[in-house]
Amino acid sequence: MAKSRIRKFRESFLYAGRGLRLCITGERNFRVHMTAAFYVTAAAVMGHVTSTEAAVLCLCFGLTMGAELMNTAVERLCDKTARGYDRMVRDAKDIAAAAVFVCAAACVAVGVCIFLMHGVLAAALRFLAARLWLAMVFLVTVPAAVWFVFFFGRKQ
Ligand SMILES: Nc1ncnc2c1ncn2[C@@H]1O[C@H](COP(=O)(O)OP(=O)(O)OP(=O)(O)O)[C@@H](O)[C@H]1O
Repeated sequence: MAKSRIRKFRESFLYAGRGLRLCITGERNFRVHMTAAFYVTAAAVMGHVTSTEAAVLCLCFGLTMGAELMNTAVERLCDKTARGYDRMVRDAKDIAAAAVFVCAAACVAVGVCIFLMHGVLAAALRFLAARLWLAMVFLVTVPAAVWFVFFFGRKQ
């Protein structure tokens, strides 16, 4: 009994992992969020954000990626049920997309507060300017990031 409950608990993580993998390989917008999170995290570390700022950034990443996952789930359900053009499907998809947009806009506002108004971006740029080799490493990651966003995973 206890064993099967533990197994069920473990399985729920496996299913969630599968959903995450589906989005990483099948949804370009999700990979955009992941790439943005990578560069924002790097800038935050180099700009020495406070622990509160780091926590807010983590919330932002979770919010946008969670919204994108929900948006994808809505899209797939709609595509499964719709037979041709359907006004309700259009509305559902547009509203789900709006949810992602609202979350992303809130994250941009948070980014402006932390990186511009609190000077974290300037500190990160100073950090990089003092370590040109690291700046070069970041430049090298840009083509890899572009490939990841546009060409990784299943064809869309
Ligand atoms: N069956 C449908 N009936 C009516 N409108 C639809 C239908 N399918 C899609 N649309 C409209 O087309 C838009 C784009 O839908 P689509 O499924 O291509 O999403 P998408 O561009 O792949 O979204 P995302 O970039 O978030 O993955 C929807 O927001 C909706 O307005």
